[in-house]
Amino acid sequence: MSERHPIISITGSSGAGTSTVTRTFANIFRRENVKAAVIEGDSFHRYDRKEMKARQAEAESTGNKNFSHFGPDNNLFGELENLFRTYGESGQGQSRKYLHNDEEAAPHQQPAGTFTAWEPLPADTDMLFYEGLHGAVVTPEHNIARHADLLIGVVPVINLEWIQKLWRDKHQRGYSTEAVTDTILRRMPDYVNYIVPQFAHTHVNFQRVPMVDTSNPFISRDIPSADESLVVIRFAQPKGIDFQYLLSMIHDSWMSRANTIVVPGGKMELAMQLIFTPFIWRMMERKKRALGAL
Ligand SMILES: Nc1ncnc2c1ncn2[C@@H]1O[C@H](COP(=O)(O)OP(=O)(O)OP(=O)(O)O)[C@@H](O)[C@H]1O
Ligand SMILES: O=C(CO)[C@H](O)[C@H](O)COP(=O)(O)O
Repeated sequence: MSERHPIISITGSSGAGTSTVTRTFANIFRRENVKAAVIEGDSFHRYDRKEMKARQAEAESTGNKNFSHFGPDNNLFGELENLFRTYGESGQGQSRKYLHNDEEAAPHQQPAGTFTAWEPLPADTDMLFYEGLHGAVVTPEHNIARHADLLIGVVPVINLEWIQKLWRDKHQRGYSTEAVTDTILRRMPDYVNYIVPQFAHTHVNFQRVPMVDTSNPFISRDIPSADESLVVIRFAQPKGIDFQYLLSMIHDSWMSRANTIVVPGGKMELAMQLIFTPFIWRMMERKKRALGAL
């Protein structure tokens, strides 16, 4: 936690929609004139695609069928925690990119499935913005969650998460249904042990719930649309949240619990703007005060 160098961390499983939520935040940052250093969580995987495949084959040959991108062995939790810590202290740190496909890789003249070199973050950023798998991880060795000022979980119900992952991996990353299904199965223990527990540390969770039948995600052709879904937004600490304002601004929203508001799927971006813009104002005010500029 840092008044001078705040950190926002968006965490969610593969296909949950963290990259999509990042686009909403990019709009808020542009409107509010905030310069954020954006970190893609996949850049903290330990191995590139080739080495990951080789190690997975080796693990399988010794009976380990759950070698995955979700757990501590194949990610650099120490380096990620270190980035959050050093950014909070000094506004500095190192980042890189994981190039998922040819389109992402082309500008870097590298093959897909590789990392770019580590580079210092841009100078003079207002805040760090992380989106990825592990933004609120707490293990006996590492506590990434404690460094973030605002932790947001993006968690569609699991059938929808799988439909989104299948759609994205097939259409944008060139994988077959069978390959994505194998990955989902292989990751399940790490999903339960390292992805899910994070949503008890997050300050706000966004859970998209489809209103159409998604009982077999593996044969689903399309992602349920905004009109076909609702979003459950749960605040860990509802004190200070102006629910009356949110209810009046978001048409057809309602409270399902004292700390939970439900909004139509198409209003998710609006809800994020209304909820997080004041957070960002407060972060910027605290930052200016801490730097002696107010
Ligand atoms: N609110 C939404 N409504 C409809 N489709 C969505 C929504 N959020 C995400 N999707 C779709 O789900 C797929 C996965 O989303 P996205 O790429 O944002 O996931 P991600 O969490 O960033 O995954 P990864 O971490 O693996 O990159 C995309 O095809 C995206 O368009
Ligand atoms: O978990 C993921 C994203 O959050 C991806 O599956 C991971 O980044 C690896 O991608 P690939 O297997 O296509 O190299």
